[in-house]
Amino acid sequence: MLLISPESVEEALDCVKAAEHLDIVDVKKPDEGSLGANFPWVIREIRDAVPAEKPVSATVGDVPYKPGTVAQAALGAAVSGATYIKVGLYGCTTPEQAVDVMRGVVRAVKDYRPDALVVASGYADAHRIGCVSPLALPDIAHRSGSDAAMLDTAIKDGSRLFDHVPPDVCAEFVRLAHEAGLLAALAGSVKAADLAALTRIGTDIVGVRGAVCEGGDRNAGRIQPHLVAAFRAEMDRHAREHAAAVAAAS
Ligand SMILES: O=C[C@H](O)COP(=O)(O)O
Repeated sequence: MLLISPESVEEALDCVKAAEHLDIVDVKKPDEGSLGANFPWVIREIRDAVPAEKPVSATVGDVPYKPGTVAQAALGAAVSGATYIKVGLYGCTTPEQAVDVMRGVVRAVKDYRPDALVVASGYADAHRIGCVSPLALPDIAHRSGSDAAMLDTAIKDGSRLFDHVPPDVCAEFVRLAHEAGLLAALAGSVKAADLAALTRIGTDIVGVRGAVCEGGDRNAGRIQPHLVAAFRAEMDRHAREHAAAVAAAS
């Protein structure tokens, strides 16, 4: 699945123009961090603008180790219409802290909306910010009752997912997530050139912003529908080639 992250209602409308090429519209506020949370009314407006069959995701923020605060924020995202609730475990330094936070989120969200999906997100560049390590995420997601484990990059300085977590380690991340019955989501300045590896390792959700913005610039550029379409075409091409290679080998 392709997840695209607009930062405003205007950009979400650009996503709507490319709706056939994407699977999830992910609301965030990049100027508040990699998984910065947007206002409830922005989530609501985007939910209203996006075709009903396309799920809307919302990030709850690069959160501190404050389980009550985060659970309440997650409920806010769900009440605002998001059905994928993403939490960036920025302030959690141990898996136990992360499980604590995610358990609160799972309860808050699922008591309100049992079919919503909760995404526990860590950071590929965790070593730069001192939070839980990437390969701990599948177990954190599993133990907390979350639905998906995700990695993004915390510091958007041009370094990419594979600069911090090479493809073979991402493959292990996906394997651990699948073994636990979770979706595996990967992001972090992902470019079309990364899609072959992401497809090969069985990534369920690829999250992008910069790659589909004007000039590849996630901050100054705006999401371009034709870039979303082109990115999707590349994803589909790799999926076809991978399926053919698997069939040929069996
Ligand atoms: O969830 C996906 C992120 O928005 C990825 O953004 P990025 O591709 O600019 O790193």
